[in-house]
Amino acid sequence: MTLILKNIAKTFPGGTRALLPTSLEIAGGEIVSLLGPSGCGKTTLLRIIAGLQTPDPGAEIRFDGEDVAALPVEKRKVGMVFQSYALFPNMPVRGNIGYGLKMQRLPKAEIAARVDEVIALCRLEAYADRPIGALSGGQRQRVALARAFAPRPRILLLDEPLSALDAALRTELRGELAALLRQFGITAIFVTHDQDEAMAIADRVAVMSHGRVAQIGTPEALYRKPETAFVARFVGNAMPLGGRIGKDRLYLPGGVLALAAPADGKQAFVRAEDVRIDPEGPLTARVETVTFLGTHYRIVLSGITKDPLHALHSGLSAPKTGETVKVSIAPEAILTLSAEDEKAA
Ligand SMILES: Nc1ncnc2c1ncn2[C@@H]1O[C@H](COP(=O)(O)OP(=O)(O)OP(=O)(O)O)[C@@H](O)[C@H]1O
Repeated sequence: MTLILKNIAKTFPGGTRALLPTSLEIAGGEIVSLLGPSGCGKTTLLRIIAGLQTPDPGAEIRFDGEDVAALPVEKRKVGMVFQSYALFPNMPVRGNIGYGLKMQRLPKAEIAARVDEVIALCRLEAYADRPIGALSGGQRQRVALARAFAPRPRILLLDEPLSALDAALRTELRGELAALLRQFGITAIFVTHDQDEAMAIADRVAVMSHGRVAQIGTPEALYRKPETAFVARFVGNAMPLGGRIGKDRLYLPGGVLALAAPADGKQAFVRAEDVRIDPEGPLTARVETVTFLGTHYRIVLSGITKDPLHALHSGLSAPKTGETVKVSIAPEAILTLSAEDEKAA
């Protein structure tokens, strides 16, 4: 199902503008993540798509061309998965999955057939007759997905679907969630504040800030070509370099860097993986701390710019705390972004 959103805004009584006029188009079968810090309006947008929240007048919400803005939640045929899952703990898996179908008064044989189908799809055969209370967090997540998918919704909406799980399990289940959604072949939107989760699961990520979509794009595009300082910081933790930009040079306390293109009046940012310890480098820094992380070292450097700069270093050995080192940053690794962006975001 294709989703078209036009001019979706929400002002709550009392005047909180949770969402500024927002437009988005999502292709059939596409998985889109709404990513942003707490309070940026992600959940409000998701709830408006579901029909759980009324947008300000003038909004257009189209499911495959059909305007559903005036339809109540039960008529929109959306499947929903919440962070708490809201499963019935004493009811077996099968009963939980079939619950919505029973409410729709589908014939018993059809309910059984559909429940069996999603149980197989979600690899829950071995647990079908167990009560929810006897399942692991990951198994519960699969039941919640199966239950949302069983009524054959037009779109799946997921609000922080992994946040009830501990950190290790969350990471493990990202891949599983991504694979299941693709296997369903369904259009899906999920809300998260975790950039790794958004990047790992979504085809495209909409980065939100203060009630607006700051940028939408593939994970690679957001990472490599952030359009605003906010996106650069939020996706991949870009660090501000400060200093003074003069045409195609960046003048820092620790030395001068070449820029790939003229960037007068802009701000420069860099990511830790692009800061290199390099005997030929034009910058001079002092090593403040070195942390060994297995695949690489995280080195905190002072003297290059006002704030300490982090470098990820993947050599067999690393410089020592207190040493003076030379550092380079490739011109194309320096992100130059409009200074106003950050204020706007
Ligand atoms: N029912 C409501 N009445 C008044 N203000 C609300 C209501 N619901 C949300 N808000 C406000 O709207 C803004 C956006 O909230 P929303 O829940 O969409 O953010 P979010 O990005 O999902 O945040 P979180 O990750 O913390 O859930 C916040 O400032 C919030 O306080």
